[in-house]
Amino acid sequence: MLIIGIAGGTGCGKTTVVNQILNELPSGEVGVISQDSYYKDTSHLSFEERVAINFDHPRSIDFELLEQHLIQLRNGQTIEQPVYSFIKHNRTGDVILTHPRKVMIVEGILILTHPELRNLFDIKIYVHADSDERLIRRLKRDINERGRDIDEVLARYQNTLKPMHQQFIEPTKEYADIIIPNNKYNTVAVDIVKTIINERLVYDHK
Ligand SMILES: Nc1ncnc2c1ncn2[C@@H]1O[C@H](COP(=O)(O)OP(=O)(O)O)[C@@H](O)[C@H]1O
Ligand SMILES: Nc1ccn([C@@H]2O[C@H](COP(=O)(O)O)[C@@H](O)[C@H]2O)c(=O)n1
Repeated sequence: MLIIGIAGGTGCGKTTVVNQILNELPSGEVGVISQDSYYKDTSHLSFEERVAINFDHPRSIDFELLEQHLIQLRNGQTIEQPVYSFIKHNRTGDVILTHPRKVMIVEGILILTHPELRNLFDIKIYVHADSDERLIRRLKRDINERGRDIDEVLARYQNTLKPMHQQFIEPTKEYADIIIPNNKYNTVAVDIVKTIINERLVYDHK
């Protein structure tokens, strides 16, 4: 199994890059795990308390479960990936059965901050977009898809997202094997990653 970690600040385009990689690759050979699925279960908190969580700090993530799931996949076992709701700020209680694949992609803002998890990645990728680009994309996406309004997005950006990005996320760029500049759609870089994956798939078939 080839395990690829894709990190980068919110709105840099991680999910988009993953989807570009998945297009054109043989379906069934590549699986995806999102760090967002591993936000800690907060069922014991009220909605107001959940809204106030700092979701950009590493302590908000259940890294132990994420690491355990990745090891299980590597050992050929199917895992139950939790489903997360950005509307409820909590896990939904549903799970997605995720089967081991020849290539597993793990994507998330904080995945390179955790040493044990980082060690599981064969290839580490950091997607970079400037902070103004990321804020514009985040505003549009969170209002259109995550049930937020402009005040919520901007307050979160100023209070937690920006300082956490500077403290925890941006420094993990130094661990990356590949940095993808993504202020504009970068098909060349995505094609290079696809080539690496394809070579691995062909090699495994020999
Ligand atoms: N290179 C790009 N140029 C313009 N918009 C982009 C680009 N990459 C992603 N987007 C858009 O920005 C938003 C956030 O992208 P997404 O892939 O969800 O980022 P992430 O997963 O890193 O938070 C989405 O609406 C997506 O369509
Ligand atoms: N309930 C939540 C949980 C997380 N967030 C934000 O999501 C961002 C990470 O996801 P990306 O898809 O953008 O990488 C992170 O910056 C959190 O602030 C949230 O808004 N609500």
